[in-house]
Amino acid sequence: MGASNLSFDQVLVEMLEMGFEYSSIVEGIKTVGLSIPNVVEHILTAGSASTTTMQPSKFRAPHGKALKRKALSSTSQVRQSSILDHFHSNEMVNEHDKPISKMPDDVTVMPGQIVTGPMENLVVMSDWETRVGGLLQKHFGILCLKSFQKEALNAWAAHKDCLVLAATGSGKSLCFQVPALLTGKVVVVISPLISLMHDQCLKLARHGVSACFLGSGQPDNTVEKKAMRGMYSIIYVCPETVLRLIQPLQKLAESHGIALFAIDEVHCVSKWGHDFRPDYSRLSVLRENFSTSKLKFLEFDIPLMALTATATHRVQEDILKSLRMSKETIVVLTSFFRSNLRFMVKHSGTSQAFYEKDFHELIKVYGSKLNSNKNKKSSISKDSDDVSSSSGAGRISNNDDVSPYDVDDNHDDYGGRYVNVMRSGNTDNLVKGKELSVEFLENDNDDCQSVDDWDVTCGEFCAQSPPKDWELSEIDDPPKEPEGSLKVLKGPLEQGPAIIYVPTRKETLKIAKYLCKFGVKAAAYNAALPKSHLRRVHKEFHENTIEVVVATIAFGMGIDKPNVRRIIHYGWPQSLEAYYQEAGRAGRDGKLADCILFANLARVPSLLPSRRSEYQTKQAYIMLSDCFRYGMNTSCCRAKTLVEYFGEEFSHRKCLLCDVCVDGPPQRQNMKDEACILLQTIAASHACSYSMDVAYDDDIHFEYGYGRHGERLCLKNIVGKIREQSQKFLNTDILLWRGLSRILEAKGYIREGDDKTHVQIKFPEPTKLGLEFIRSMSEEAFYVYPEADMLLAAKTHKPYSSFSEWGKGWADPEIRRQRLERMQVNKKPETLRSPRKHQKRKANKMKHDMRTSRGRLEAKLTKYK
Ligand SMILES: Nc1ncnc2c1ncn2[C@@H]1O[C@H](COP(=O)(O)OP(=O)(O)OP(=O)(O)O)[C@@H](O)[C@H]1O
Ligand SMILES: [Mg+2]
Repeated sequence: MGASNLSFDQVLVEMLEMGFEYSSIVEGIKTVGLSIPNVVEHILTAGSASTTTMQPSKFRAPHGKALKRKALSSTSQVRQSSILDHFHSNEMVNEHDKPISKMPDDVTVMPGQIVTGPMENLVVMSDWETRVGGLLQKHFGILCLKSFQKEALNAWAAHKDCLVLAATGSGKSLCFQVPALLTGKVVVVISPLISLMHDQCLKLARHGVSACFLGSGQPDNTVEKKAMRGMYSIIYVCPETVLRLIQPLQKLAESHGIALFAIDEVHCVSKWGHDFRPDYSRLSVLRENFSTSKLKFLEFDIPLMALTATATHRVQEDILKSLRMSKETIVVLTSFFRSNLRFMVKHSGTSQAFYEKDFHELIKVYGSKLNSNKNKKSSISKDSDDVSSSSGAGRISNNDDVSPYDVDDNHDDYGGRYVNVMRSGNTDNLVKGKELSVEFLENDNDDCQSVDDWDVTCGEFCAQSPPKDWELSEIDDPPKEPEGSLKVLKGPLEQGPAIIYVPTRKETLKIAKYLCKFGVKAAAYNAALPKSHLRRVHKEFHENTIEVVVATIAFGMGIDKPNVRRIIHYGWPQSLEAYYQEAGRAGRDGKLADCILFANLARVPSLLPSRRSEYQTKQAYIMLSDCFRYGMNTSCCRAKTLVEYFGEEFSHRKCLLCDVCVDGPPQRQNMKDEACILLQTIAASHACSYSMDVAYDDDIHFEYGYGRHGERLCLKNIVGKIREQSQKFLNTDILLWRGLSRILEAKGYIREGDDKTHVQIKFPEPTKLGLEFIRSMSEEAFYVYPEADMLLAAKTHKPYSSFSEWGKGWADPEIRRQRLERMQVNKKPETLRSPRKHQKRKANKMKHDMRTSRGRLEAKLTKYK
């Protein structure tokens, strides 16, 4: 990708996949020619007055060659960082295989110690705690270990496997870095992304620890060979590569000694987790190949240490099983609670029409410097069309985007474009007839990341001498893990960058472009953008040149930048695991940070398209539905909901920071009449109406749960019946009933009657408890906290009657014919349509066709030449 001899069509195809708009691409090609990096550069920097130019000049391609790229403009002469820059800045390892790692000065050999491996790698296990203090201060400027870190290291020192479950930003990395310092042996860390490995190696080198990373692309034999000869204290490696390197690693264990295998972000092992990587599930080879039964020179199995911040009980069990960790594995579990994160949920249509309203604050914070600058005026006016078209709620009706209040029954939060994709069993056996649209749709979201997220396959980092006198303030001690009373942090937020997470690639570009117009130093990040661009965004984000990164999930795991002050999710995340993982990028310095979820609370979110087995689809629905319930909740502390999701008992009643804690829950309402009529109608909708005289087993499913016409009644139909029956509820909104049905479901009065899992209960059926509730209806009130959609229904009262009138009559053939005729008449002729929209539709169609058949692509594209 990106070679200068690409054709117009090829550039177009690649860039449509990245999420760029057709018109921008064509304009870019006209201006800078047929070079993808240049066109990307052109589009990303057009209209932005920020200094965040993406100017690739030299990078190491996956095949290891350095490619020269044509400079674009005279204004952007800054040479792009390449992996080589880091080598130079870190005193490049020389070619003569001079060992970098040596026995740390601090290691002394005591009589009676446990000794493993060759003599030069003597290990003192018994006194590690006394020696670690000096090492921590020398290398990291850290005063002491946290208690969970000590527990993990104790497990390692006792040669035990260990599963570390600790909050994001709590310092899990230190648990596997310290053994290398203590022993002088090598630590092998399995990590899911190049970007993550790179960041950690760079940090280690600055802290005086030599490290390298090996990705999955074409191996660079030099680094790999050096690594297998024990030249680096810590080897970061992706799961694919570790599987390939079993034999060399066995030799390394014999010659130099391997202190530990650490599996970072270990939730990737589990299919029930949010970020499953098939290669992670094959890591049981580590236990099989590095045990005393296999390697006679070992005195004990090389310990495994698995670490994550986001694993439910189920995922934890799966990890232990999949990795075949020992039966004596020590599980180190600390609180997942992050007491400095301020969680909030806000209602928004999350489309272009709402940018102005939703990003107003953000622009005030990050765009302010430029707003007072002359440049701003010109950069905004240049694209004034776009800016004015993205106005607030007042313009909703003129916009293609949905109203935040639109309620549809497709349960689709993503503009009706996505379908739920299912593969049953065999992954090649895609549900017929859906393949084409699935592939098309999949291309706009980063559902599963590849380890090779950058344009480098490996890197080596030589230890620099760590600063002599660490200013201990440089690395602040994080706030103490909460014990007893909770120290509440108060706003306003300090300065620091932000990350905006969006579901689709297109949105990364749209929002970044929008923010740039207002002088915000923003950049887009999604897996389809050129890898050199992604590396550069990382670098500039860490250097504080970029203030806002607008990203898909591709910019998530492990990012350790202390001062991130805002994490914004713009659209529903797919799971609470993913949400908490991404939110965990905020406030890693222990200071107050905001985690805001903007979501359309009037819509039920749908799964982003991805290849899933039937069972995985069900799991994915459950996870999405937990996320949906988190957003709809108005009465329970958000931090409590989140940590309890991970199976932790929340030791505080409230976090005292989140919107629910600060604003308080809404007023409770007596919904007895609503609950009764809903339950009665649900019960009555089952052909065999309930009878309390009949023994009623909660496990019985209503096989007779169908309406009069043999059709199962969905919630919408049930609400229709309520409206017909009761004048009082004639004008009630479906949102009210949706919310109430979730409340009744949570109380165990109704349950989903359909086989499929739904995010929102769809085919409700009564439970025994529900039937008892109806029977025992007394004068007693039924007070509930209205959920977010119920509040929305009350606030934006939309009379139902207009819809009901429209709905009536469709069954009558004559009325139907007349209406269809009217619709035809009202339909604008093709030529009268907006040329811009027409062009957009055409481009979308073309994009679809391109996915469906590469052959047809050529034909389509010639039209644009
Ligand atoms: N004992 C300690 N005292 C003070 N700071 C620490 C300590 N241990 C680690 N840190 C700091 O905490 C920060 C976060 O560490 P790290 O990246 O290891 O977090 P993590 O638990 O792996 O988070 P994530 O789950 O998001 O990957 C680092 O910048 C590190 O310097
Ligand atoms: Mg980490």
